Amino acid sequence: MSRRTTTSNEEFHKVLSSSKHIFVISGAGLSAGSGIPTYRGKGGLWKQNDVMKLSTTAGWVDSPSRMWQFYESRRALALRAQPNEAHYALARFSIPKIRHEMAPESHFTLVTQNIDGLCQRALQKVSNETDNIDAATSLPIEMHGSIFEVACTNYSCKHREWNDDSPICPALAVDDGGVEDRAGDPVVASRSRFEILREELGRRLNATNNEEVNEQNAAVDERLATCEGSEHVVPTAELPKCTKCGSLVRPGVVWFGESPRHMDEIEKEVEKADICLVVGTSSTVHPAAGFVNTIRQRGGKVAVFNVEWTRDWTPDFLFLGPCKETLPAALG
Ligand SMILES: CC(C)NC(=O)[C@H](Cc1c[nH]c2ccccc12)NC(=O)[C@H](CCCC/N=C(/NCCC(=O)O)S[C@H]1O[C@H](COP(=O)(O)OP(=O)(O)OC[C@H]2O[C@@H](n3cnc4c(N)ncnc43)[C@H](O)[C@@H]2O)[C@@H](O)[C@H]1O)NC(=O)OCc1ccccc1
Ligand SMILES: [Zn+2]
Repeated sequence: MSRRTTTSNEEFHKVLSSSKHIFVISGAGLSAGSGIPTYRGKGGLWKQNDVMKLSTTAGWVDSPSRMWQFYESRRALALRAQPNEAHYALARFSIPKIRHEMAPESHFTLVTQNIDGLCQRALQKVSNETDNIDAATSLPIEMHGSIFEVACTNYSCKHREWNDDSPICPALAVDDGGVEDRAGDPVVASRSRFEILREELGRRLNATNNEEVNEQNAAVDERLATCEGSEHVVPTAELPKCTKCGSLVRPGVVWFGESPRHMDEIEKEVEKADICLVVGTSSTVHPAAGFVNTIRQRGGKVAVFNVEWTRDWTPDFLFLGPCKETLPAALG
């Protein structure tokens, strides 16, 4: 029997009110309203950068400098960002006393693929504002780690700790003007190219004859070739170090090919869920993309919050639009 999709908040509230295990899987679209670029959307990170160079262990081995510049720019951006109304709606729903008004005796699990820490910051703020916070409040599960965690690369140490220093070390300090550029925007790497091109263009305009222009072209290409991919390389000695053993630390995030975090806990909740809220994710990265299928196959309801819906299956509820508008309405 094909599923009928509705966009009515009333019907959603009715289903939510009888739900016992509410599961949320969220992605970059949740933080889009806070100015954090998504990955695959317009101006998305992977649109402008080589994911294999910047989100794999091979990329790390190839250049810790490049990786740290990439993640430091994203740390600076995430620190400057504020949670939006979608984060706050989920944070309030994490508090049993608030949630049980709408979904009595319900259990709530919020899993995020985001590494920006905005779900936690929203929960912190809501808990400070309300004295409803209690031990049963469910904390967001960061299955792909956090950009504010650092992990020691020394296998006999493996120390992990929270670090939201900005800059994380002097060598990675970026002047404010450059933050936006560094936000994964390849401008950084191409700035040197740009300067060269501008200089060369100047000389080229002054060239008097073709022979001279050709000479210059050769010079330009030679210089461009040398600066191909010539990122600003920070010596490893100046990159962030472990506070325990002094070895190089890496961003505490999950790269492609690495195991996601908290999978045992997540899989237990997926097995119990009777409704799945899919918030601001393209559902392209696994195992995160598979949770909703497991819940659907077990007869669970599905509600999608996204600015678009391109999948070949129909959710029970589809709330199209910026989730900072649709989610508070649905959970409010
Ligand atoms: C590309 C893909 C095919 N590859 C994978 O999935 C791989 C390989 C793989 C594993 N299983 C498979 C099965 C099939 C095929 C491939 C695989 N997966 C892995 O390697 C994973 C590890 C993957 C983690 C990689 N790290 C990230 N991030 C951290 C780093 C960093 O961020 O730098 S992934 C990163 O990309 C993903 C991006 O997806 P979205 O968040 O959805 O963002 P996107 O831009 O794509 O979409 C945004 C959406 O929002 C919407 N939107 C935009 N604005 C708004 C708005 N305003 N409101 C609402 N919605 C909005 C848009 O319309 C859009 O739909 C997120 O997961 C994010 O965390 N590891 C693993 O599988 O280990 C084994 C294992 C498995 C199970 C148990 C144990 C071990
Ligand atoms: Zn260490």
